[in-house]
Amino acid sequence: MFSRALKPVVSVAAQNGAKTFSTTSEMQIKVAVLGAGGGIGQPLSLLLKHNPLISHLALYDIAPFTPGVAADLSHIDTPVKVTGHKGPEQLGDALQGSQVVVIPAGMPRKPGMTRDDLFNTNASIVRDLSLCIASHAPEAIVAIITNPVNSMVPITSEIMKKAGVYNPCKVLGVTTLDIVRSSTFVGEINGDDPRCVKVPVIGGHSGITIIPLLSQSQPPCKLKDPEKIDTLTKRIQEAGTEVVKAKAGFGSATLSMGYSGARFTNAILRGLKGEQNVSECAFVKCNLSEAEYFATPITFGKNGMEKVLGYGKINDYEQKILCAAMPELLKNIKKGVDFVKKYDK
Ligand SMILES: NC(=O)C1=CN([C@@H]2O[C@H](COP(=O)(O)OP(=O)(O)OC[C@H]3O[C@@H](n4cnc5c(N)ncnc54)[C@H](O)[C@@H]3O)[C@@H](O)[C@H]2O)C=CC1
Ligand SMILES: O=C([O-])CC(=O)C(=O)O
Repeated sequence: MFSRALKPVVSVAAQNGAKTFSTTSEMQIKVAVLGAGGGIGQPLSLLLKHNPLISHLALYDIAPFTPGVAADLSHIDTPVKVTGHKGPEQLGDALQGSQVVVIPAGMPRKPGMTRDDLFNTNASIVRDLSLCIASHAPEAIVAIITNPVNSMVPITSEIMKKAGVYNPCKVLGVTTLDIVRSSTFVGEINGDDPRCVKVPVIGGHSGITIIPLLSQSQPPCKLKDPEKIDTLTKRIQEAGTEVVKAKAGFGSATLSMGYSGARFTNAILRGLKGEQNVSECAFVKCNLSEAEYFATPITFGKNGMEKVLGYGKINDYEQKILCAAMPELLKNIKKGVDFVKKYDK
């Protein structure tokens, strides 16, 4: 086994400004990826294998080839230990001792589907995984990628409440891809390096509930014409559909989501390690709006979400699209909550 001292790695952590440690870091962090064999799970796990803040990566999937994915990744020369776990009987082992659980398990869209069309299949997957998290890793920070995120976060939260282990700071919906896309598109328009562009995206993660705050772009977005701003806003809202159409029946965004999931996980890990002022947007429980859950900039700490930063001043256009999104967001959230209530009966 290589020692950490001998093997510094270029990582997502480094790319995003985290301190990288070239010596063994004191805190051992186990991360479990549930759905690790899938289109997102595999590139996400590849990137996490390069994260110096992780000591153990547990890959879980119902797919029988999961131990093979783990064996493959384990040959990469970084110090992260990789284990593979397949089938429900091995889920407990994957979760045991995990401080962070990332969930990309579930069905992706095909052309013509909305994210809400995935609800029936993915709700029971996320419910069952959450039940197992509640019993085997009740203290873990859970990052949910599975769609529809607007409904899956309420499902996990309700399951955790029933199990008596709910901590709202530890159930986080991953919306990072909306921010990544916004930075990319604004960077292209401005002629700026997209890695230096920051655009908060609030609301939720589906269609009109995705609200990019272009007025808060840093550096400012060069578009000033309201029609062009509207076109760009709609492109960001429909960017997932753009990929679904382009993949023509072979799934949705996987590589950009793998990147985004690794970046989000890295923010959680940096918070866990005690770094200050680490922030990303996430779909979380908060009271910024009439919706119980809302995507907003947050900071991370030792317990997951540390602070809800909120979204500050928004312009009239953004206020209008936010109002238009609320009924859909409320409906998505209620659907998740009701699903768990119905399952109880
Ligand atoms: N939050 C976001 O921004 C994004 C979310 N997504 C969502 O992520 C999810 C996964 O997408 P892909 O990886 O492309 O799909 P995929 O079909 O390639 O992979 C899904 C994996 O989940 C596994 N799986 C199914 N049931 C499971 C269970 N009960 N336990 C463990 N694993 C299970 C499958 O075996 C498969 O390996 C979809 O719901 C998709 O809509 C996709 C892109 C962006
Ligand atoms: O569009 C989809 O179904 C997958 C997704 O959430 C995204 O790419 O933003």
